[in-house]
Amino acid sequence: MSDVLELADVTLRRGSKTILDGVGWSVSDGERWVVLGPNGAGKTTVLQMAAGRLFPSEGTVRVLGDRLGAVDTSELRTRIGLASAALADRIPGHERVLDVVLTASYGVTGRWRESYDDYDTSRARDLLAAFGVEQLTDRNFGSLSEGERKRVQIARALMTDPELLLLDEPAAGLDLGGREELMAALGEIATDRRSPVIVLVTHHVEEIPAGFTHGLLLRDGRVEATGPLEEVLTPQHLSRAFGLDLEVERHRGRWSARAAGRAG
Ligand SMILES: Nc1ncnc2c1ncn2[C@@H]1O[C@H](COP(=O)(O)OP(=O)(O)OP(=O)(O)O)[C@@H](O)[C@H]1O
Repeated sequence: MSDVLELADVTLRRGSKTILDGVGWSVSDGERWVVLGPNGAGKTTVLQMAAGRLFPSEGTVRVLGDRLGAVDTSELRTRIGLASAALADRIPGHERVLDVVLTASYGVTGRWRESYDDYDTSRARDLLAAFGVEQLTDRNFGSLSEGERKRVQIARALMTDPELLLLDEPAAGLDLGGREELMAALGEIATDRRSPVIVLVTHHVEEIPAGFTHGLLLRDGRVEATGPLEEVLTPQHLSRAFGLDLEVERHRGRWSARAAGRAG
């Protein structure tokens, strides 16, 4: 059995809609996963389950050894770092960047009366520096660019030294330079053996940082392919998942895909 994440025959229904349909997925220690698929495939839903924030209608989900439904998820969530647009929306615009990172220790998104020691503060500063945004420490979160916010969110997700790091579309909304800088920073984390297990959601194979090892490809709430990246990111699997004929290339650890047989 996998020690980090295990979804066994997971189905999720909302009203008459089946959002996930018989999903099986295992993640083991040391792996770096990308969850890929077209709009509406169920990527964010799977990530929310991995975060212990959504429960299946059928099947079982185990996160860090605990079965959802049989465990206090508030304790479980402290062992998981999550960066997502939904979480970012809950961060008050006037919150100081340093506090955005610090408050992860208490699992809250606005500073109130919690107390932090020097270790917490210096860890938060180090994480901001690791993502190249230490100069923003005293700025308001609401005044940052999209790229700056993304980096602050990932620093926040790492604040509690999580065993599992979940990133929902970290490169969405970034310009080319911002994307490449983020890819480099994530690539460094991914290749560092001390890093937690990472699961990253994206629509684009170009947004898979170097060092990622495995892929879960979803289509219409079902698993199209799962396993080592080179077995999952084949033209056949990607073409089926995205519903068009695709060519796939890998160059110096990074992937790209485009419609097959087109000029350019
Ligand atoms: N509470 C809900 N009730 C009904 N349908 C829902 C609910 N939550 C999600 N869905 C639907 O489930 C499907 C999967 O949603 P999800 O956000 O997981 O997809 P995704 O792969 O992350 O999509 P995107 O790439 O567009 O972000 C979508 O069709 C979405 O509209």
